[in-house]
Amino acid sequence: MEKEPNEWGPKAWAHLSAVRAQSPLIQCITNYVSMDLVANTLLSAGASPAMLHTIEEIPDFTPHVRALYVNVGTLSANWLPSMKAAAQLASQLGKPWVLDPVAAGASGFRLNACLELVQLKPTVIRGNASEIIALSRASVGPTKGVDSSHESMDAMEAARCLAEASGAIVAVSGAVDIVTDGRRVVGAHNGVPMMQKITATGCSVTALIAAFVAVDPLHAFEATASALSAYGIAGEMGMSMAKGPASLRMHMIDCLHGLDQAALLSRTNITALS
Ligand SMILES: Nc1ncnc2c1ncn2[C@@H]1O[C@H](COP(=O)(O)OP(=O)(O)OP(=O)(O)O)[C@@H](O)[C@H]1O
Ligand SMILES: Cc1ncsc1CCO
Ligand SMILES: [Mg+2]
Repeated sequence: MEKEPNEWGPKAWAHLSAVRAQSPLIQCITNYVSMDLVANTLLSAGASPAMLHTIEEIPDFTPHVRALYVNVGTLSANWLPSMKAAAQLASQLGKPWVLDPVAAGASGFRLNACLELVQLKPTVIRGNASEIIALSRASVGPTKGVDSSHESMDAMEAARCLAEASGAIVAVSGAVDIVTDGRRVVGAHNGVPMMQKITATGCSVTALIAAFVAVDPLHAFEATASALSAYGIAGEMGMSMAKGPASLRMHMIDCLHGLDQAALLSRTNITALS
């Protein structure tokens, strides 16, 4: 798609600069697979991650965070109460919180957990296409586990419906990252396909969304699109040095850390889809 100069590059730069300047504390209740990449992604962007998930600590700790990130990737019955308690407290305190509904359609337990979390008013929900379709239809279905069996564009209507029904900003990752508030829909066109070959890149971009929303909670739609673009650009720049997924993982962290204004202004590619 032809890239037009627009206001998105400066917006993305303003968000990344604010994260670097403020270093917002982000509480992450995330899956075992993703913990390392999520923490390193947040640190390389300038945010301050803390992987605290025990229910006993939530009343003391969650009130001090700038945003909460909840990811159900390795969900078990004893983690769900922590996720719900932290989400409920964040909502009560007016703090942004972001949900990653990993493999939402894989089982009834997982789907119900995600639906209960959605009831607690996440600011943003980011999933791959299959996850957003399962959540929007509230149905368990044939799924490839944590990977998507749909293209992001197939989930545009599901995303819009979920955003309308939940009041959250909904983002669908893929070749085109879709962001909607139920009315506006934009597509972020950065990134490279090899990002799918590194586990937890999706989890990490959701965490980055939490950091961007933390510094601009009143503009969660813009913060979400900006985070997806910045991460995609880090992937593009990293790809020029990578030999495969393992080195891309390393170069992406370096490129996010070094991302400058010129690169964001020239590469950010967000277009209206509605
Ligand atoms: N075909 C593609 N082209 C460009 N970028 C892509 C493509 N597919 C995914 N991405 C990017 O890769 C990142 C991860 O997206 P993906 O849809 O794979 O998440 P996910 O399935 O939730 O991953 P995980 O569960 O492993 O964390 C996003 O930043 C997305 O923009
Ligand atoms: C592979 C995997 N399994 C559960 S969570 C996770 C990380 C990517 O979502
Ligand atoms: Mg995922």
